[in-house]
Amino acid sequence: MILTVDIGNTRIKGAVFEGNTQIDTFFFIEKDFQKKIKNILKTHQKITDLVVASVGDVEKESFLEFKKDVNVHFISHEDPFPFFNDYETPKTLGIDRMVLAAGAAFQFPKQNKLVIDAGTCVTFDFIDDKNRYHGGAIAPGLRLRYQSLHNFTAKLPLLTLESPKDVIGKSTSDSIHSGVVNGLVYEIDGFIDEYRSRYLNFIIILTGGDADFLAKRLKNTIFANSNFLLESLNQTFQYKIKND
Ligand SMILES: Nc1ncnc2c1ncn2[C@@H]1O[C@H](COP(=O)(O)OP(=O)(O)OP(=O)(O)O)[C@@H](O)[C@H]1O
Ligand SMILES: CC(C)(CO)[C@@H](O)C(=O)NCCC(=O)O
Ligand SMILES: [K+]
Repeated sequence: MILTVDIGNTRIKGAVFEGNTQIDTFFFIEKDFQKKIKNILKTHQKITDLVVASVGDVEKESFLEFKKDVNVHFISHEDPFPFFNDYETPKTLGIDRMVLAAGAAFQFPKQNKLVIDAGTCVTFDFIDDKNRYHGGAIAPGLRLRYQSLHNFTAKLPLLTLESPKDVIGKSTSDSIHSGVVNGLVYEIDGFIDEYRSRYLNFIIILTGGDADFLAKRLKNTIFANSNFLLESLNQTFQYKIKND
């Protein structure tokens, strides 16, 4: 069994896999992640490998203590990936984006793919039907938009995510919810339309903490899979074992 761990900018997510079957999932914050991982390893004694992909700033050293119980692997740019990387700065491409692109290539090898990850940041990644990774976009995520409006102005309150009542906000809070939520929804639909004008067909994968919330609001019909990164991490690790 394998424990995959995704260290994002806000949250840490984990999943236990037996082959390709996900048998357990976890969310935790940085503060108590060592205790949480220890508990997971205790609950699932058959875990042999701990596979980590990190864009956050948890230190590698904090995983040392697990080495006596399991093999610890950090997915990095040096690992084998199932796509050709056409990014001009491949070394600065986020590991999460590489793992997402890998998952898309594993699941849909013969199709064009657009991966949208709506987390702390919203990232777009395009991988074509020959499994060439082109690049995409990085934009602020929902929570970050609420925070920026508050942090960089004198008068705007810090609001938590809420569905806007209408496009036309009739109060300060309604205007903020409309600007943040409708703004991101139009933005994602706009990106998809632009990709559509360039590529006849492509699969869209929507993932990340805000995927479900956004999916039902998009004009484009997209099936959200909030576990896509963890599934892809499991597949990336299997691929690494086969190719190392
Ligand atoms: N408990 C929570 N804490 C923070 N954000 C949450 C929580 N639950 C849901 N969310 C939503 O999830 C989004 C963050 O997504 P996610 O958890 O995928 O981000 P992340 O951990 O930073 O990962 P990444 O860095 O890969 O984007 C936020 O915009 C927020 O609206
Ligand atoms: C964009 C984020 C923050 C999204 O998690 C991450 O993928 C990252 O730190 N990327 C590095 C820059 C790049 O991908 O080009
Ligand atoms: K993200």
